Amino acid sequence: MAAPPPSSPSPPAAAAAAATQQTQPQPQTPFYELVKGNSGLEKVLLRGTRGFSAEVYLYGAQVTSWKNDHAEELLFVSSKAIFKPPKAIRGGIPICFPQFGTHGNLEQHGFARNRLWTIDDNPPPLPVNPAIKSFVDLILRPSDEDLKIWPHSFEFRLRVALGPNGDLSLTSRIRNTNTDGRSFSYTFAYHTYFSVSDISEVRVEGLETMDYLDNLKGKERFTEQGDAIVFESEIDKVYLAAPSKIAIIDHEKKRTFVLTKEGLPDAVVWNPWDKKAKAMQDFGDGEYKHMLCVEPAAVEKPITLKPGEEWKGRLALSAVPSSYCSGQLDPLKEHLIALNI
Ligand SMILES: O=P(O)(O)OC[C@H]1O[C@@H](O)[C@H](O)[C@@H](O)[C@@H]1O
Repeated sequence: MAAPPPSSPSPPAAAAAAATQQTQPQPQTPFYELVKGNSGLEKVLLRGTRGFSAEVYLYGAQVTSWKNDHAEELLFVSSKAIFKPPKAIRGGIPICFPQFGTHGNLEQHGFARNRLWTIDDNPPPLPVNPAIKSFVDLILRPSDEDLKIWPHSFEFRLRVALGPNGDLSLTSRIRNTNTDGRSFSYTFAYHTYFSVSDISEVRVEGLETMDYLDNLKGKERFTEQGDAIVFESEIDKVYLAAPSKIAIIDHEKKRTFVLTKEGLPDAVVWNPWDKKAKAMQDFGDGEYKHMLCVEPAAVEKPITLKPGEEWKGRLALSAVPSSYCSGQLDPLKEHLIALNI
């Protein structure tokens, strides 16, 4: 790994990356800094134009900060988060892999979120928006210990990129590198914790009328009724075959988060509310009021990869002023807008 020394800007990786750039247009000057974060864990700082920024810990490849051009934090990280392995960091965007939740025999949400990832200075080419100047590529390969609990060889590459308008995107590429001919299956989620002003004033659009599995009712299947989703109590639902765009509308902040997902059919919505909040060691008692998890995911139908196959799953986040109009996510309406009708 040719990572830059702490606190120094990283020039693009050398010759090999240059060769990559010849075959496919890549941003000219990828730029990040590697610095020490909480408990001495290393984190990558991404700086965009107009003051946009993001931070990614190598521990878990976890995004822990995403700020807009007013230096306002858009993600929630608990004031009680523990930055010490093996505990996963409470907040930001943990990566759940190779298992989401308790959908399997591994530890809850899999092990990728509590492993140390490394910077990948020479990732295979990835089609990108040439306007993106600030990004980092991280990689996780299983250790011998990991192979004992999940006996599959893989390469998990994550690119975190900050767009020119402050949009944050996460692109995961997972490849089966088994040499014994075996396929593997996994479930996955970008466990995104959004910072909200007051959970009672927030609504989520795009999931109404969807079927969901209710984790609070033994994963039983129901159909969401009525209008946008609002919050009055604990929620832990896996919405199935959710649309590619979901909006979180925060009235008080006059802000709307728009999530765009690719390769990730489902979307988990979670807020622990007061009782569960109190039971969590790394979460403040009243913090449930100021966070909401909406997690693009692949849960209901595990993804299966044969040796040599690669899967891609992408999440793009933008935060826009809430002049955003309700109903905009109606797929038919979107289609008509696209056709200029
Ligand atoms: O405490 P953890 O392992 O980070 O999980 C938090 C929550 O994550 C959500 O994604 C799950 O649906 C919940 O069931 C779970 O409680």
